[in-house]
Amino acid sequence: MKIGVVGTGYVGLVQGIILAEFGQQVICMDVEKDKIDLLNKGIVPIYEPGLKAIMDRNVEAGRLTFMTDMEYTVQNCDVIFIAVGTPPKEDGSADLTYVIDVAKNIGKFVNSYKVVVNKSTVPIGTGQLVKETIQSIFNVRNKEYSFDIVSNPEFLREGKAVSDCLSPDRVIIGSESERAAEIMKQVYKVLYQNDTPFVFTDIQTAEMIKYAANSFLAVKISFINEMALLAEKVDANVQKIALAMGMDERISPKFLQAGPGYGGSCFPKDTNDIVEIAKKYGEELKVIQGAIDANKKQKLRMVEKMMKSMNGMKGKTIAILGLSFKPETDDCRDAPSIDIIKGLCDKGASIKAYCPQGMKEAQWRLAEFAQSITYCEDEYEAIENVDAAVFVTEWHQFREISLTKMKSLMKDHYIFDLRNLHANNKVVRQLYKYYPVGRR
Ligand SMILES: NC(=O)C1=CN([C@@H]2O[C@H](COP(=O)(O)OP(=O)(O)OC[C@H]3O[C@@H](n4cnc5c(N)ncnc54)[C@H](O)[C@@H]3O)[C@@H](O)[C@H]2O)C=CC1
Ligand SMILES: O=C(O)[C@H]1O[C@H](OP(=O)(O)OP(=O)(O)OC[C@H]2O[C@@H](n3ccc(=O)[nH]c3=O)[C@H](O)[C@@H]2O)[C@H](O)[C@@H](O)[C@@H]1O
Repeated sequence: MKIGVVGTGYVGLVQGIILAEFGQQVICMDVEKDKIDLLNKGIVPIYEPGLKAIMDRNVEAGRLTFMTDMEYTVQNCDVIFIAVGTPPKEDGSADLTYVIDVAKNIGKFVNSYKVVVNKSTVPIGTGQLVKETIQSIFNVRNKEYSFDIVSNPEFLREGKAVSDCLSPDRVIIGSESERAAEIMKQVYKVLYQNDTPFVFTDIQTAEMIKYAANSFLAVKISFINEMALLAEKVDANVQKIALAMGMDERISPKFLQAGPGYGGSCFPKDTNDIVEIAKKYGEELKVIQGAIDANKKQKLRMVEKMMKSMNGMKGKTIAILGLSFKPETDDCRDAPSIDIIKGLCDKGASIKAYCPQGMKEAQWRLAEFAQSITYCEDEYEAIENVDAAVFVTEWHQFREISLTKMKSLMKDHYIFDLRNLHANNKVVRQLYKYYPVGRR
């Protein structure tokens, strides 16, 4: 079976490579020529641990190719995955322009039966919209081909995308057609034949599962962040609270780490989008809206806390350690670091920033503040002569930082540890004016 994956971003590229690793013939297609050129030179355009080695061996084995040719991809593949971006519009709803473009191209080039699989996160009803779009192009072409639509949402986490795709918690297949569902079992044969749970359902339910899962995780994070807020006021310890809560199997300890608020390309986008979807049906999703509001406040609260503890920001220099929205990725989409830096600059601070992978992307996202930000080679250069150091992302190397060396390099000695990396270290409290999240 030949599989085409349209869109080679964080999702399409990883899925395409892993499907090749599962033994399928895969074409990864993208409109961005620069990206495809890099891939054809053996360069992975994103930072995702473990991906390159798997890519190399599948290219070598002749199972994986990269191209910009949509016509070739459609005509030579039996199954076509749509894995393009669905970024948020101004009103918070998902922009389906790229998905519809791909659907139009599929309609334009189809020459035999195809299974069109939607992997992008899309509003409920998009499967139907993709079907109608392809059909409308057939009408223009005055041709008719049979095809089926499948919704197969993706649950990978950036930074852990390889292992998440190699052994997912579950695979969701939403389809109206037995034939397409059988083909999807072949696509994921390796997973279907091991113990991976498969959920077969209709297209709308599959589409909604993705939003429900992401929203639930976002709610969990906002919940613990509110507990952190209260814990600070009553002098309790949010980490112990999360630990003890998580011992109840019904709650689980996962996604109970208090921090600067959730970021990334999906939780903020998908929570806003599901709220907008519900509004179209006259419904208000109060729990999810609450999580969104709490998350916005959480990011602002970080800046307020620094302002209050340091008596304002005018003339102060702050080291920001970690720019990507989480460790092990270069992705800075909706990263808390961006809002925090903007907030600090607005209050008059100068920034020294360092991130193991997120520097390049953060620089263009923060272009309007370029004059107030110095980008540094490493964490020690970033903290030299600063008034405060802020741990924004929990990169492993920041856990290992020498606190004594830090002390000698900094001008004043505030640490805002937004990930509680050093919260259990007694030395940090002796050496610094130390502010963790959700505990004294
Ligand atoms: N990033 C993540 O961790 C996850 C993302 N998702 C969802 O997957 C989808 C893709 O997300 P990412 O991979 O992060 O996006 P991305 O922005 O990294 O990649 C999208 C790719 O699609 C390409 N593209 C756009 N229009 C195209 C067209 N007409 N033909 C061919 N290629 C085209 C772009 O050039 C880009 O390379 C989104 O709906 C997202 O919500 C789902 C699970 C995880
Ligand atoms: O739809 C998506 O794109 C993906 O979104 C998330 O994955 P991702 O955004 O890569 O990263 P997460 O590890 O979920 O973290 C998201 C944000 O929540 C924050 N977070 C996470 C966990 C936690 O306990 N506390 C917390 O603040 C992280 O710092 C980060 O800003 C989901 O975990 C994936 O299942 C999903 O496929």
